[in-house]
Amino acid sequence: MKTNPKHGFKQTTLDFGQRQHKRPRLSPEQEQGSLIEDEEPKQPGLENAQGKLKGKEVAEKEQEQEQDEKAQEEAEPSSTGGSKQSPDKKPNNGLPQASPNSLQPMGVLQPTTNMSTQGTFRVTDKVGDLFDAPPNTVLIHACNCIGSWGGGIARAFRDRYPDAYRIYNAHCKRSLPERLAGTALLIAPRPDAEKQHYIGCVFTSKRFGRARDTPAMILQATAPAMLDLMRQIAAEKENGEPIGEVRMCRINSGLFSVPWQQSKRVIERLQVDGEDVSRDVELPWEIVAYNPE
Ligand SMILES: Nc1ncnc2c1ncn2[C@@H]1O[C@H](COP(=O)(O)OP(=O)(O)OC[C@H]2O[C@H](OP(=O)(O)O)[C@H](O)[C@@H]2O)[C@@H](O)[C@H]1O
Repeated sequence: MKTNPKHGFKQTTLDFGQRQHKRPRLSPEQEQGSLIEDEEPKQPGLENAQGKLKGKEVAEKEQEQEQDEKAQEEAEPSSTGGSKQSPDKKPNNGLPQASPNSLQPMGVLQPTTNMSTQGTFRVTDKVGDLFDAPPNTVLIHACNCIGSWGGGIARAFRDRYPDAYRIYNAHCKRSLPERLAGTALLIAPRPDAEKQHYIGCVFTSKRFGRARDTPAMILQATAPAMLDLMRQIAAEKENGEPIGEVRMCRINSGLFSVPWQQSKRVIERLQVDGEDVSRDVELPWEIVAYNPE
């Protein structure tokens, strides 16, 4: 698949198993931890976010925030607590390294704009089966960086899309978990596949099961991973891939044990600044999150 160097996607390819990607850059606000605003509500990023809201919206957001804080306390009594530091661990609790050509989430809430290159994402909850999506839909799910789709919805992905599983597995084997966390992998359907679904893997935890990352780390990785995926989607759309809708399951909310509302809010606070995405490409600003019940 061709790529478009002018937008910094030189290394991007949808060819099975060949994708390499750049690591998203984080803004200074993020590096101070503003992605996990629920944990530290007085951070500048959150104040900015609230500053963009007015009246009733502010009250609603504050109420949501209180609920989330409670949920987070319940789910994560020592969320900032010590996970092991790997030798090549970056500063910032393992956040990905800076890259000059990636989208920068700013932690600022703004209405979605008409410009295709700038705005925030809207996450809409629906009940239904994620796999019933029409052709050319991207189906997003959270992945560990070990190469296992062993449980939960990942197991269903493995059963339905065995070729995609092999690509995901090989991708993990080529890299260290510490490098993959906070990135994404977009896998195109085989031309002869029955369901022409793209699969968006967001690497939100380095490992799985009892060795999975803490909820705080998973949320922290979710932001750059989602942005990386959106950047890849934009690049591939520009290259002519017929990508349509973007749907996801309630990522992180099952085996990864992170309350859905927290992941949802992280995604809705991401902002694309427009510098790295072609103005010719309409990003999928609406993401529909499916839950089976
Ligand atoms: N057909 C369907 N349509 C729509 N939604 C569906 C569905 N079937 C289930 N759901 C929902 O999908 C959400 C996510 O719940 P999950 O537990 O799966 O994922 P997660 O993101 O918390 O965790 C990731 C780790 O789980 C895996 O398993 P292993 O670690 O390999 O064992 C991976 O490999 C990772 O490591 C929950 O809301 C489920 O109700």
